[in-house]
Amino acid sequence: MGISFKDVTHLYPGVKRKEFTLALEDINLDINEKDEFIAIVGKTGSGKSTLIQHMNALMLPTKGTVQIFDNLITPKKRKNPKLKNVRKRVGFVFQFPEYQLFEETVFKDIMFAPLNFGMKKDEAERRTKEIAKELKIENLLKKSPFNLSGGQMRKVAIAGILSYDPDILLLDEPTRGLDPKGQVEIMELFHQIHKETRKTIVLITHDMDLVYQYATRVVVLNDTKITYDGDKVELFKSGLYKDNNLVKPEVLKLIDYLNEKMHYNLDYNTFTLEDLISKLKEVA
Ligand SMILES: Nc1ncnc2c1ncn2[C@@H]1O[C@H](COP(=O)(O)OP(=O)(O)OP(=O)(O)O)[C@@H](O)[C@H]1O
Repeated sequence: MGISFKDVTHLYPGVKRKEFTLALEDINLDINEKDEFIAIVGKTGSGKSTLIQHMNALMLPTKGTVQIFDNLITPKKRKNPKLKNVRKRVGFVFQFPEYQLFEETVFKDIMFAPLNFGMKKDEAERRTKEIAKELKIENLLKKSPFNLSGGQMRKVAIAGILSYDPDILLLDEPTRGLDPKGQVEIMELFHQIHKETRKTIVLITHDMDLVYQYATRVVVLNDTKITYDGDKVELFKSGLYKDNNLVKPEVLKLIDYLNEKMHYNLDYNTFTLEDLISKLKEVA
């Protein structure tokens, strides 16, 4: 097992004493070390970011425990293991990448984590150049990370995580701030990493088309609780997606349209793109 939540509750302290916001309640969730591409979805404020931050111990549970590989994270700070080990194995790309950039050049920023985790300088430099090439940000390496656009910052933050090759990747809305081409490039990169290395990826997104295209499993949060954990097709086949304020992916809407208006019998589980194109040609 990679990450395992047992009865996790999270409360944020309020402005006044004894005032709290309940963000997660009695969460039980198991994530395998390999082969999962999990989308975490749900309406604004449902607890997604709080949940994902427990996956590399950026937050401690108020109640319950989170097992992250060999490390048991508990509510008691002093009982927790050295977190460097957790952070090395579980990489996190934040929703606001500017928070994770701090060096004077992009090159140094990408190299920071591998050096911090004990990689030799030559190897860290080689890796930095390789990742920069893959993400098409070689032209930014000499720049300050603070003089970049939002989308460029996001790519640099992603490079800073890929540079030390963690076992599990956590991504909080990774395509936010990127132009459409950049969004496709980033998602294809994660898809390729997932296929080639079998690394588990956990992605928070509001984009159901991305969920449909890439996820192997969907976890839905609604008002602090997990209301669905399973197959994406089943989620959109059932009415559950509506109960959780989600919308259908565009491709499934198209299938609904063809089935309803044209009396076709396309199935969410078995249709192929060729089927869809040939039916659309008939309609045209
Ligand atoms: N630092 C904080 N202090 C107090 N309350 C917080 C804090 N961060 C989040 N919350 C509250 O905890 C709840 C869950 O927030 P969280 O950010 O996890 O939701 P989310 O599903 O990620 O939302 P979004 O889709 O808008 O990013 C919300 O009620 C939010 O107001």
